[in-house]
Amino acid sequence: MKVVKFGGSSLASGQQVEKVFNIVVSDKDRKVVVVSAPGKRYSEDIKVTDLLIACAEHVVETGNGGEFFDAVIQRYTDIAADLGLDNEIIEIITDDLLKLLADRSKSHERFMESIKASGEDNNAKLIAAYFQSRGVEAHYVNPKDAGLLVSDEPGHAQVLPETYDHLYELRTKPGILVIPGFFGYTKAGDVVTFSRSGSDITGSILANGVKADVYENFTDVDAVCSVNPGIVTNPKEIRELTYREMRELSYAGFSVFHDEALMPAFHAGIPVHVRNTNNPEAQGTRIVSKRENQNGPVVGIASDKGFCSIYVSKYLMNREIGFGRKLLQILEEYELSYEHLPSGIDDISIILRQDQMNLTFEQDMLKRIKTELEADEVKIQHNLSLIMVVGEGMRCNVGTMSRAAKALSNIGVNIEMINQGSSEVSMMFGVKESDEKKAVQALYNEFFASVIA
Ligand SMILES: Nc1ncnc2c1ncn2[C@@H]1O[C@H](COP(=O)(O)OP(=O)(O)O)[C@@H](O)[C@H]1O
Ligand SMILES: N[C@@H](CC(=O)OP(=O)(O)O)C(=O)O
Repeated sequence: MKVVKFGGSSLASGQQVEKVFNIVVSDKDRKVVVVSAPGKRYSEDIKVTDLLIACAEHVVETGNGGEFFDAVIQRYTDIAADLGLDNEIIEIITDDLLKLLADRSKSHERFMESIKASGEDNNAKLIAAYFQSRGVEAHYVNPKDAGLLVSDEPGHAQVLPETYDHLYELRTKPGILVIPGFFGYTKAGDVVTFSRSGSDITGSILANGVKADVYENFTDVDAVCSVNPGIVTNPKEIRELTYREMRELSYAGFSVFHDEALMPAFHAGIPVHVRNTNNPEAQGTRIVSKRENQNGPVVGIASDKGFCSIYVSKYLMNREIGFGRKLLQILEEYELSYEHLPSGIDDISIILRQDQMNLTFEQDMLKRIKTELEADEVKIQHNLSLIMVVGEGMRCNVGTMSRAAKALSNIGVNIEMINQGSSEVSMMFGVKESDEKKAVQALYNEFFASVIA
């Protein structure tokens, strides 16, 4: 049995949905189909999820969804018309959205969650209706009926362990099951979404639950590339990656697959196959526990902006019991999570996502660190990019770090910080945001120029 997930780009128009239909029916093992909300048809287009967020905010401000409501309904109407569906499905979707927008009985957060989730929910209804119209037995399955339970963390839901046993029951249901991605239900019955792009997570949870042979993740590129194709033209495609490599790369900016989506598939040992809806013949990329081919130490280079670093130094820090705990305690009081913690004998840097910080508490927090920890120096650096050079092969190759550092120094990029994870699967370089692109290009040339030549 296969679980197949189609992203927003694969469902953006009737023409795309038709491709999805052909892919699903071409293999009888494709039983569980997870769908996103309609995505962008062209680069300046707006995803239905973003239209829904704007619509909900408009309702809060003015009492009606205005142009955003119309735009959402128009997207579904266009898709249905392209597919030759009658108006019944559009009436179902319109009624559902109007009902959700009128229900202000719960908190603002709950209201936003239910509107956001409706994008996938209504798309799943539409796609099931289309499959039926083509004479194929297909059923829309709501995550509540499937037993997909999640924690009550709006916008950051985590799956609850009992979910997997519930989902196993889906194996015995007849026909193709079309399930909306991106959200689940709390035990109390409230809708809670995963983080953005979280339909990948739903697909992985379902693959684990039904014990699928493979989780196929259909998107709009032929494969995961060794570097973001937006930074390097025609980068090398990756045929096989380990779960650990993909986790590091997606964490650090490979938006093609959500970084939280690997764990459920990994725990059940289910391979993930990233494929192209627009070119299903392409080989795609397989994500597996162990990979055979070891073409050099590095498999991919990812980068992401929007980080800051808090640098703290104190003479004899290494001898002070509890220093790290007290420092992290202060961060916890400001509800900050950190990404990396490179340290030396007398100093430590804390790398955080900048969007959690706030100018009003930033100075206050730095002062507290200085006085409460009696630090010699505390400073913050904003607008950093992290570049992750990833590959299982690094463990058995000498000199990867020096090659990377030399490639950066050759183009005059200053390395603000370096961190090598203990797993030796990745090396992290912190650079100024303004240097990110050229640094990635230089690293790509260093590690891949000979491979692609
Ligand atoms: N290393 C990479 N390899 C392939 N695609 C990448 C990479 N990094 C970023 N991307 C981008 O990810 C996009 C696919 O992800 P996304 O837009 O979330 O797809 P979907 O609509 O299927 O959910 C690609 O179009 C590509 O621009
Ligand atoms: N529609 C949701 C969830 C999702 O997974 O979308 P996509 O497959 O288009 O990345 C979002 O935009 O966040």
